[in-house]
Amino acid sequence: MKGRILVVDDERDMLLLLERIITEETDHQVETASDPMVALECVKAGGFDLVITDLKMPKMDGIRLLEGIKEIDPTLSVVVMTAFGTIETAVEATRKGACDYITKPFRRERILVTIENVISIQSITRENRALREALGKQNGFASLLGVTPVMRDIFDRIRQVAPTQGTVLITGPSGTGKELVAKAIHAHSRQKENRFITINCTAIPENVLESELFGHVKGAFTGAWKDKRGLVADAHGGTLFLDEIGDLSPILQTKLLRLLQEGEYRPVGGNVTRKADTRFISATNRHLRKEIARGRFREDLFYRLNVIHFELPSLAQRRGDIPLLGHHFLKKYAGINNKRISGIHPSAMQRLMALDYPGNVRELENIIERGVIFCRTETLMPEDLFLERERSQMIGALPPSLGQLPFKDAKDQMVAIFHRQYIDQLLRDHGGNVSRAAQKAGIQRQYLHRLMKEAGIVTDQYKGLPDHQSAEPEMN
Ligand SMILES: Nc1ncnc2c1ncn2[C@@H]1O[C@H](COP(=O)(O)OP(=O)(O)OP(=O)(O)O)[C@@H](O)[C@H]1O
Repeated sequence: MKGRILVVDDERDMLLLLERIITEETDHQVETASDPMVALECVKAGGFDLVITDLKMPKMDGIRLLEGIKEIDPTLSVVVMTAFGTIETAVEATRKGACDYITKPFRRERILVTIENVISIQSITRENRALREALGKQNGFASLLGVTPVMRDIFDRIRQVAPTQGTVLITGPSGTGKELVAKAIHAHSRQKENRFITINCTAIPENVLESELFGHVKGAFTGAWKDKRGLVADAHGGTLFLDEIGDLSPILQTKLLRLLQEGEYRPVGGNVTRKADTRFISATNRHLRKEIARGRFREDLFYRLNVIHFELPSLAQRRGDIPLLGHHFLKKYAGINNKRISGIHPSAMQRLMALDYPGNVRELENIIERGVIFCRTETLMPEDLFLERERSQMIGALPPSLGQLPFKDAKDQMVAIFHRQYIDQLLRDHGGNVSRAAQKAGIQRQYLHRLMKEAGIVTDQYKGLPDHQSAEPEMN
């Protein structure tokens, strides 16, 4: 980013030297002032991204100038220069809002690195402010947020599609907000007063899923003591959201196809056909065309489901949403944990902007939640984020801030950390093979999937790692 810098020093040689360094080595624009009063006038006129000022000047010392600048524009970054041996004054300046200090004589590289850091942080901070303002103007999509063009396009399409009865298929990687989009469609639909019912096709075993969906009659199977309404009946007049549709078994795919084609279904064990009046929205992180090619998903069902298609991009493809989402989660978890944290430090934001996020928005949310828990100041700092994979640092040592929580909350936090670390190690050891990992851990595959989802872990993170236990192909 190209910035505009104001250099203030009563020594002309220093002004000339800094002006030359900045013009020769960077793309930034530079202006100089040898008089602090003139400098204040320049700041009032606006348009600067950074002020570099000496601390010792005859007409007004740098601290006073700094205070004056902050009164005019509290968001403007100021770097102070100080002679060797007067570090205390520099420290006082940082307390008063200077973002960095440089001791004279300085090395060319030192000043250049400082300038680049400050200007890029300044640009992120400004962007955040703009995003927060945009957030204030958000448009009835409750907690579904985004300001990038691709998300704006999704909001527009939700508004178009919601009032119709069209069946919707939402695809995209795990944690990108597919369920939130489904809820937003329902919330803007004509049937919004009626129920929105979610059914997770992976979490429920096949034999149970059928009766969950369609209901059953008394005596249909052992344990069916009385008639039971299914979720299709519960969602009458509303929306039925079929999550993880790509995992639906072949038998249920056929039954669901009938429901979509005929608008009819039959409860398990029953011989009376019922009419369905439900809007169907389904979602999957699988590539359904590939599943069709592999013979695992019915093509005719795919076309029935895919009347209106939403493809959600990964978070890495819309990094511009990270500041907005980061602040949203900060507010949410500061509230839940009863903490006063007002912002994310620009350097922490810079780190967040640079991550890959295989677990997408869910992963960002987890990072911020953890950060809020460990944060001990009013600003979320880079070290609160535990980005260097928290594993090694956390085992053995109880994070100090846990001691401030009630026992149950502290225990829940530790359990969540344990889950994340355990699953991470388990999947690492099995090259991301969920079936094998679950077998090794002695838990159900579905349960492992659920734990992974809660921890924001996706198998893609482990693709390419060797499965130490077996050479068999992935089964999940
Ligand atoms: N655009 C967004 N704005 C705000 N929060 C979001 C957004 N996208 C996702 N989230 C949050 O991220 C988490 C995951 O979202 P969601 O469950 O909708 O993703 P998903 O794509 O359905 O995931 P999966 O495929 O694993 O079921 C939720 O806590 C959700 O609130």
